Amino acid sequence: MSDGAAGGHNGVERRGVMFVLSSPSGAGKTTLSRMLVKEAAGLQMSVSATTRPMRPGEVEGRDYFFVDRAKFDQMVAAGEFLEWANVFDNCYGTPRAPVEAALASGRDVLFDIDWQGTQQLRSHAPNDVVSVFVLPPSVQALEHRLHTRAQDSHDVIQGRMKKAGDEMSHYDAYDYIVVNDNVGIAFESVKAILRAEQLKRERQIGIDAFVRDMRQQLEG
Ligand SMILES: Nc1nc2c(ncn2[C@@H]2O[C@H](COP(=O)(O)OP(=O)(O)O)[C@@H](O)[C@H]2O)c(=O)[nH]1
Ligand SMILES: Nc1ncnc2c1ncn2[C@@H]1O[C@H](COP(=O)(O)OP(=O)(O)O)[C@@H](O)[C@H]1O
Repeated sequence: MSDGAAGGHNGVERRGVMFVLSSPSGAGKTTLSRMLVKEAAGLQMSVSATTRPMRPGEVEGRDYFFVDRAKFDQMVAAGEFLEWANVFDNCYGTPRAPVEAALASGRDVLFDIDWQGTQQLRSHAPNDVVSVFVLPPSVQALEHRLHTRAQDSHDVIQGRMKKAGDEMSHYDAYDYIVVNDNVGIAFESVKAILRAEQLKRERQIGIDAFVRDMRQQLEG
């Protein structure tokens, strides 16, 4: 989707998008994020650090960097996080260095973070953050998905269901809302949002020079 490592569109230099997907647990943001990273060239996933235990099937460094609380606190103290928050009694944080490197080289970055993290990112970089809130089609579907994912115990799932309402109440701070009923349709929607945001005039920082050059050719 993004056209090359420089993040350009038809050769026009572009400013990277900080693309945030949030949702109540089980609504499908991990699924949509993976699909997006596979398809959108030049989009890099931000891998968070967390103190929560690893789930079956998760991979260190791909899904999260799994750290203990002492290490997490040390990273906070050293200013290594762009943002961090406490979610479901565990700490989650976005490592700063990979995000800054990706944006500096014209790549887009995808964040799977909660509403607190989204707020913090937006306050640091209001012009670069584009946020999408993913909703389940119903409470029944949400519960069913948490069970079929089969990665959490019954108690953990009940806890996540209880907190889903709170998480959902923050939908109104997001730029876009996608209801994830049919996953293919939801994916098309998320992809369309990213593409449109990449093409925003103010993100195409090379567009002035591009047009100036053509005008000179036309006039000369
Ligand atoms: N603020 C913040 N939230 C995060 C970060 N990483 C993950 N989260 C959020 O923490 C919540 C719990 O994530 P997780 O334990 O993986 O469960 P999931 O929601 O079922 O995928 C989700 O809302 C994530 O979006 C982070 O680095 N910062
Ligand atoms: N549109 C959908 N229809 C049915 N199942 C889905 C859909 N989207 C995701 N799922 C499934 O629901 C479960 C939770 O999705 P996941 O992406 O892990 O959610 P989240 O990251 O928001 O917690 C997974 O088993 C996933 O395969």
